[in-house]
Amino acid sequence: MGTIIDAADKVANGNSLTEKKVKVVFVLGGPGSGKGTQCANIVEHFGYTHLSAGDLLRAEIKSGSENGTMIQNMIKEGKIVPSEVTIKLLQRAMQENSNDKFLIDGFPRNEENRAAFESVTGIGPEFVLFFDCSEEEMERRLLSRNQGREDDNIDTIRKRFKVFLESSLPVIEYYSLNGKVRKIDAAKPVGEVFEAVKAVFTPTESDDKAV
Ligand SMILES: Nc1ncnc2c1ncn2[C@@H]1O[C@H](COP(=O)(O)OP(=O)(O)O)[C@@H](O)[C@H]1O
Ligand SMILES: Nc1ccn([C@@H]2O[C@H](COP(=O)(O)OP(=O)(O)O)[C@@H](O)[C@H]2O)c(=O)n1
Ligand SMILES: [Mg+2]
Repeated sequence: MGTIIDAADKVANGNSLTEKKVKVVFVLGGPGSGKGTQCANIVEHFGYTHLSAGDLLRAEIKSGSENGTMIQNMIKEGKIVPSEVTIKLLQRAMQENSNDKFLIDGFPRNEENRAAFESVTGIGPEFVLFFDCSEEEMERRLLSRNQGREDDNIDTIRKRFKVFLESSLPVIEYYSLNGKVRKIDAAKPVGEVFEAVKAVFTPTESDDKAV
């Protein structure tokens, strides 16, 4: 890694990935809140590249990587994989893509994820999209997701909800204190949720004046 360039670039821009300036939006919310579904809509309308931390970890298992078994066991238990592993996958995906706007879905999921990403990449989010949904509704959705995921069973779902409350919500609270959180009512039908999402991504007149 070009650490000198990295460090100088971080100091100069405060928001960069090696020599490339990138814009990042974190997409957070409980399991089944609709992050992946809405990210697909955002990609189509606003030209972002979607990076799902969970999808990257599942691809890593499939690729037969040396970390595969560890990742698979952690996902089955609903636990959060060490940041080092997930950040490497996210960094590689951003470096390999020529786009400069990324939706990072399902990351950061705990304080360790958040702090490590900021210190390793020097990137802070433009804002954080938070999909707010009741556990009852998320459970219903996960049990009928039908993607053959090993973690979409009631035992693992309960563990994931506990991890979300204990480890992920504090990250959302952290960004909330910094005025970065855009909270969306995610219990509504997909189209209505996307209307609220669109409003967040559409620049307003006051934004234009601020520039
Ligand atoms: N607003 C919604 N209303 C009803 N079902 C939804 C909604 N958004 C997503 N779903 C469905 O719920 C399941 C979980 O959605 P997904 O986008 O995978 O959530 P996440 O990535 O947050 O776990 C999927 O089967 C999806 O089709
Ligand atoms: N930052 C992350 C994201 C996901 N994961 C793991 O991957 C699992 C599935 O994440 P996901 O984002 O695909 O799940 P959903 O919230 O989309 O249902 C999590 O329960 C964790 O075990 C992780 O360890 N660290
Ligand atoms: Mg998802």
